[in-house]
Amino acid sequence: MSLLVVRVLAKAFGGVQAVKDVSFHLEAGEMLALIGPNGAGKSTCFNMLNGQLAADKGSVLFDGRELIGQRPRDIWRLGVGRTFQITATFASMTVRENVQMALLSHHGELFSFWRRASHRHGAEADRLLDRVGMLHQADRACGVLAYGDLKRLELAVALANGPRLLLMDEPTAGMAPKERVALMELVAGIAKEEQVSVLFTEHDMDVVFAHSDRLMVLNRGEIIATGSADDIRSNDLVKEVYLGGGTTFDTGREMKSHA
Ligand SMILES: Nc1ncnc2c1ncn2[C@@H]1O[C@H](COP(=O)(O)OP(=O)(O)OP(=O)(O)O)[C@@H](O)[C@H]1O
Repeated sequence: MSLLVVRVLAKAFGGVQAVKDVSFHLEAGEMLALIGPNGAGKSTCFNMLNGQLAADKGSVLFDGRELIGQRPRDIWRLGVGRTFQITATFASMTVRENVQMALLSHHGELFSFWRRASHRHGAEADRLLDRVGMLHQADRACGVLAYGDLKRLELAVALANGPRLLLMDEPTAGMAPKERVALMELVAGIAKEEQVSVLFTEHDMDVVFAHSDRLMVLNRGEIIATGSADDIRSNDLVKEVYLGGGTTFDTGREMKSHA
Protein backbone atom coordinates (compact mmCIF):
# COMPACT_ATOMS: atom_id res chain seq x y z
CA MET A 1 0.00 0.00 0.00
CA SER A 2 1.14 3.56 -0.74
CA LEU A 3 2.55 5.60 2.15
CA LEU A 4 0.14 8.43 1.39
CA VAL A 5 -3.28 8.05 -0.20
CA VAL A 6 -5.28 11.25 -0.77
CA ARG A 7 -8.89 10.92 -1.88
CA VAL A 8 -11.29 13.61 -3.15
CA LEU A 9 -9.81 16.32 -0.97
CA ALA A 10 -11.61 19.64 -1.27
CA LYS A 11 -11.58 23.13 0.20
CA ALA A 12 -13.49 26.29 -0.68
CA PHE A 13 -12.96 29.82 0.59
CA GLY A 14 -16.28 31.57 0.19
CA GLY A 15 -17.06 31.24 -3.48
CA VAL A 16 -13.53 30.16 -4.46
CA GLN A 17 -13.06 26.41 -4.84
CA ALA A 18 -9.35 26.40 -3.96
CA VAL A 19 -8.98 22.59 -4.07
CA LYS A 20 -11.49 20.42 -5.88
CA ASP A 21 -11.64 16.65 -5.44
CA VAL A 22 -7.89 16.08 -5.48
CA SER A 23 -6.81 12.43 -5.34
CA PHE A 24 -3.30 11.04 -5.54
CA HIS A 25 -0.88 8.62 -3.88
CA LEU A 26 2.76 8.77 -2.88
CA GLU A 27 5.15 5.85 -2.40
CA ALA A 28 7.95 5.45 0.13
CA GLY A 29 11.11 7.19 -1.09
CA GLU A 30 9.29 8.90 -3.96
CA MET A 31 9.85 12.54 -4.94
CA LEU A 32 6.53 13.90 -6.13
CA ALA A 33 6.29 17.47 -7.42
CA LEU A 34 3.04 19.39 -7.14
CA ILE A 35 3.17 22.19 -9.67
CA GLY A 36 0.72 24.72 -10.97
CA PRO A 37 0.31 28.43 -11.65
CA ASN A 38 -0.15 31.00 -8.87
CA GLY A 39 -3.42 30.42 -7.04
CA ALA A 40 -3.77 26.83 -8.35
CA GLY A 41 -4.32 25.49 -4.83
CA LYS A 42 -0.90 24.03 -3.96
CA SER A 43 -0.52 25.70 -0.56
CA THR A 44 -4.13 24.94 0.32
CA CYS A 45 -3.43 21.26 -0.42
CA PHE A 46 -0.30 21.29 1.74
CA ASN A 47 -2.13 23.01 4.57
CA MET A 48 -4.81 20.34 4.60
CA LEU A 49 -2.27 17.52 4.51
CA ASN A 50 -0.50 18.76 7.61
CA GLY A 51 -3.65 19.73 9.50
CA GLN A 52 -3.22 23.50 9.43
CA LEU A 53 -6.40 23.85 7.44
CA ALA A 54 -9.62 21.86 7.86
CA ALA A 55 -10.73 20.11 4.67
CA ASP A 56 -14.34 20.42 3.54
CA LYS A 57 -14.26 16.79 2.53
CA GLY A 58 -11.91 14.01 1.56
CA SER A 59 -9.50 11.60 3.13
CA VAL A 60 -5.73 11.60 3.70
CA LEU A 61 -4.41 8.20 4.71
CA PHE A 62 -0.82 8.19 5.91
CA ASP A 63 0.48 4.67 6.41
CA GLY A 64 -3.15 3.60 6.76
CA ARG A 65 -4.06 6.27 9.33
CA GLU A 66 -6.55 9.04 8.66
CA LEU A 67 -4.96 12.47 9.04
CA ILE A 68 -8.07 14.53 8.40
CA GLY A 69 -9.36 15.84 11.69
CA GLN A 70 -6.02 15.46 13.47
CA ARG A 71 -4.09 18.39 14.93
CA PRO A 72 -0.89 19.57 13.16
CA ARG A 73 1.20 18.49 16.15
CA ASP A 74 -0.21 14.97 16.06
CA ILE A 75 0.32 14.71 12.30
CA TRP A 76 3.89 15.86 12.79
CA ARG A 77 4.37 13.24 15.50
CA LEU A 78 3.17 10.55 13.10
CA GLY A 79 6.09 11.43 10.81
CA VAL A 80 4.90 14.15 8.47
CA GLY A 81 7.52 16.93 8.41
CA ARG A 82 7.33 20.25 6.65
CA THR A 83 9.76 22.90 5.48
CA PHE A 84 8.52 26.38 4.79
CA GLN A 85 8.97 29.06 2.16
CA ILE A 86 10.18 31.27 4.98
CA THR A 87 12.98 29.59 6.84
CA ALA A 88 12.03 28.88 10.43
CA THR A 89 15.11 28.75 12.65
CA PHE A 90 16.30 30.53 15.79
CA ALA A 91 18.76 33.24 14.69
CA SER A 92 20.51 33.70 18.03
CA MET A 93 21.27 30.00 18.50
CA THR A 94 24.06 28.11 16.84
CA VAL A 95 23.45 25.77 13.96
CA ARG A 96 23.95 22.73 16.23
CA GLU A 97 21.67 24.16 18.92
CA ASN A 98 18.86 24.57 16.40
CA VAL A 99 19.06 20.90 15.53
CA GLN A 100 19.32 19.96 19.21
CA MET A 101 16.14 21.90 19.90
CA ALA A 102 14.38 19.97 17.17
CA LEU A 103 15.67 16.68 18.59
CA LEU A 104 14.48 17.65 22.07
CA SER A 105 11.09 18.36 20.66
CA HIS A 106 11.07 15.04 18.80
CA HIS A 107 11.94 13.19 21.99
CA GLY A 108 9.23 15.07 23.92
CA GLU A 109 11.79 16.84 26.10
CA LEU A 110 10.95 20.45 25.39
CA PHE A 111 10.13 21.04 29.03
CA SER A 112 13.92 21.02 29.58
CA PHE A 113 15.50 24.40 30.03
CA TRP A 114 17.83 25.51 27.31
CA ARG A 115 20.89 25.13 29.50
CA ARG A 116 20.17 21.42 29.64
CA ALA A 117 19.08 21.28 26.06
CA SER A 118 22.46 22.39 24.76
CA HIS A 119 23.98 19.28 26.29
CA ARG A 120 21.50 16.87 24.78
CA HIS A 121 21.59 14.93 21.52
CA GLY A 122 24.84 16.51 20.36
CA ALA A 123 26.06 13.44 18.48
CA GLU A 124 22.74 12.96 16.71
CA ALA A 125 22.65 16.66 15.82
CA ASP A 126 26.12 16.38 14.32
CA ARG A 127 25.12 13.31 12.31
CA LEU A 128 22.20 15.23 10.82
CA LEU A 129 24.36 18.27 10.13
CA ASP A 130 26.89 16.05 8.41
CA ARG A 131 24.08 14.56 6.31
CA VAL A 132 23.14 18.01 5.00
CA GLY A 133 26.73 19.23 4.61
CA MET A 134 26.59 21.69 7.51
CA LEU A 135 28.76 20.07 10.17
CA HIS A 136 31.64 22.48 9.53
CA GLN A 137 29.31 25.34 10.47
CA ALA A 138 27.85 23.70 13.58
CA ASP A 139 29.16 26.35 16.00
CA ARG A 140 28.16 29.39 13.95
CA ALA A 141 25.21 31.50 14.94
CA CYS A 142 22.29 30.79 12.71
CA GLY A 143 21.71 34.49 12.10
CA VAL A 144 24.93 34.90 10.10
CA LEU A 145 24.39 32.00 7.71
CA ALA A 146 24.04 32.43 3.97
CA TYR A 147 20.51 31.79 2.75
CA GLY A 148 21.36 28.47 1.07
CA ASP A 149 22.99 27.22 4.27
CA LEU A 150 19.90 28.20 6.25
CA LYS A 151 17.86 26.03 3.92
CA ARG A 152 20.19 23.10 4.60
CA LEU A 153 19.85 23.71 8.31
CA GLU A 154 16.10 23.82 7.95
CA LEU A 155 16.28 20.43 6.26
CA ALA A 156 18.33 19.02 9.16
CA VAL A 157 15.75 20.42 11.59
CA ALA A 158 12.97 18.72 9.63
CA LEU A 159 14.92 15.43 9.56
CA ALA A 160 15.40 15.58 13.34
CA ASN A 161 11.80 14.49 13.64
CA GLY A 162 12.54 11.30 11.69
CA PRO A 163 9.87 12.03 9.09
CA ARG A 164 8.68 9.43 6.61
CA LEU A 165 7.04 12.15 4.56
CA LEU A 166 8.45 15.62 4.00
CA LEU A 167 6.22 18.39 2.67
CA MET A 168 8.43 21.03 1.08
CA ASP A 169 6.81 24.27 0.01
CA GLU A 170 9.07 25.88 -2.60
CA PRO A 171 12.25 24.61 -0.97
CA THR A 172 14.53 26.53 -3.33
CA ALA A 173 12.70 29.88 -3.32
CA GLY A 174 15.16 32.77 -3.14
CA MET A 175 18.20 30.62 -3.94
CA ALA A 176 20.71 31.02 -6.75
CA PRO A 177 20.39 28.41 -9.53
CA LYS A 178 23.53 26.52 -8.47
CA GLU A 179 22.37 26.36 -4.87
CA ARG A 180 18.96 25.10 -5.98
CA VAL A 181 20.49 22.16 -7.78
CA ALA A 182 22.70 21.30 -4.80
CA LEU A 183 19.83 21.44 -2.32
CA MET A 184 17.53 19.32 -4.42
CA GLU A 185 20.28 16.76 -5.10
CA LEU A 186 20.69 16.53 -1.36
CA VAL A 187 16.95 16.08 -0.79
CA ALA A 188 16.69 13.48 -3.56
CA GLY A 189 19.63 11.54 -2.06
CA ILE A 190 18.00 11.54 1.37
CA ALA A 191 14.67 10.46 -0.11
CA LYS A 192 16.26 7.47 -1.80
CA GLU A 193 18.70 6.43 0.91
CA GLU A 194 16.41 6.86 3.87
CA GLN A 195 13.14 6.06 2.07
CA VAL A 196 11.68 9.43 3.00
CA SER A 197 8.88 10.45 0.65
CA VAL A 198 8.93 14.05 -0.50
CA LEU A 199 6.00 16.08 -1.79
CA PHE A 200 7.19 19.47 -2.98
CA THR A 201 5.93 22.55 -4.75
CA GLU A 202 8.31 24.46 -6.96
CA HIS A 203 8.16 27.19 -9.56
CA ASP A 204 11.56 26.46 -11.10
CA MET A 205 10.83 23.92 -13.82
CA ASP A 206 14.48 22.87 -14.12
CA VAL A 207 14.39 21.78 -10.50
CA VAL A 208 11.06 20.04 -10.99
CA PHE A 209 12.05 18.11 -14.09
CA ALA A 210 15.45 17.13 -12.74
CA HIS A 211 14.45 16.01 -9.27
CA SER A 212 10.99 14.52 -9.27
CA ASP A 213 10.10 10.90 -9.88
CA ARG A 214 6.62 12.01 -10.80
CA LEU A 215 4.76 15.28 -11.25
CA MET A 216 1.20 16.42 -10.67
CA VAL A 217 -0.15 19.56 -12.24
CA LEU A 218 -2.82 21.50 -10.41
CA ASN A 219 -4.91 24.17 -12.10
CA ARG A 220 -7.82 26.02 -10.50
CA GLY A 221 -7.92 23.44 -7.73
CA GLU A 222 -7.99 20.37 -9.98
CA ILE A 223 -5.27 17.93 -11.00
CA ILE A 224 -5.08 18.18 -14.76
CA ALA A 225 -2.11 15.89 -15.37
CA THR A 226 0.07 13.33 -13.57
CA GLY A 227 3.13 11.58 -14.92
CA SER A 228 6.84 11.60 -15.62
CA ALA A 229 8.73 14.72 -16.65
CA ASP A 230 8.41 13.67 -20.30
CA ASP A 231 4.66 13.08 -19.94
CA ILE A 232 4.17 16.52 -18.43
CA ARG A 233 6.48 18.32 -20.88
CA SER A 234 4.53 16.99 -23.81
CA ASN A 235 1.06 17.41 -22.31
CA ASP A 236 -0.90 19.94 -24.39
CA LEU A 237 -3.23 20.95 -21.57
CA VAL A 238 -0.27 21.64 -19.28
CA LYS A 239 1.42 23.72 -21.95
CA GLU A 240 -1.79 25.63 -22.44
CA VAL A 241 -2.16 26.37 -18.75
CA TYR A 242 1.42 27.41 -18.24
CA LEU A 243 2.41 28.93 -21.49
CA GLY A 244 -0.79 29.76 -23.28
CA GLY A 245 0.08 26.88 -25.67
CA GLY A 246 2.48 26.64 -28.56
CA THR A 247 5.83 26.84 -26.79
CA THR A 248 8.03 24.39 -24.93
CA PHE A 249 9.40 24.43 -21.40
CA ASP A 250 12.61 26.42 -21.64
CA THR A 251 15.58 25.96 -19.40
CA GLY A 252 15.50 28.31 -16.43
CA ARG A 253 11.88 29.22 -16.90
CA GLU A 254 9.84 29.98 -13.82
CA MET A 255 6.17 29.18 -14.17
CA LYS A 256 4.18 31.73 -12.27
CA SER A 257 1.41 33.21 -14.30
CA HIS A 258 -1.77 32.30 -16.14
CA ALA A 259 -3.76 31.28 -13.03
N1 LIG B 1 -7.22 31.91 3.52
C1 LIG B 1 -7.78 32.14 2.34
N2 LIG B 1 -8.90 32.89 2.21
C2 LIG B 1 -9.48 33.10 1.02
N3 LIG B 1 -8.99 32.63 -0.14
C3 LIG B 1 -7.87 31.90 -0.09
C4 LIG B 1 -7.20 31.61 1.14
N4 LIG B 1 -6.10 30.85 0.86
C5 LIG B 1 -6.09 30.67 -0.47
N5 LIG B 1 -7.14 31.29 -1.04
C6 LIG B 1 -7.48 31.26 -2.47
O1 LIG B 1 -7.48 29.92 -2.88
C7 LIG B 1 -6.88 29.76 -4.17
C8 LIG B 1 -5.69 28.82 -4.07
O2 LIG B 1 -4.64 29.48 -3.34
P1 LIG B 1 -3.28 28.76 -2.94
O3 LIG B 1 -2.50 29.70 -2.08
O4 LIG B 1 -3.56 27.41 -2.37
O5 LIG B 1 -2.57 28.59 -4.36
P2 LIG B 1 -1.04 28.23 -4.69
O6 LIG B 1 -1.10 27.29 -5.83
O7 LIG B 1 -0.33 27.79 -3.47
O8 LIG B 1 -0.47 29.63 -5.19
P3 LIG B 1 1.05 30.21 -5.13
O9 LIG B 1 1.82 29.47 -6.15
O10 LIG B 1 0.85 31.64 -5.49
O11 LIG B 1 1.56 30.04 -3.72
C9 LIG B 1 -6.54 31.18 -4.63
O12 LIG B 1 -7.60 31.66 -5.41
C10 LIG B 1 -6.43 31.95 -3.33
O13 LIG B 1 -6.73 33.31 -3.53
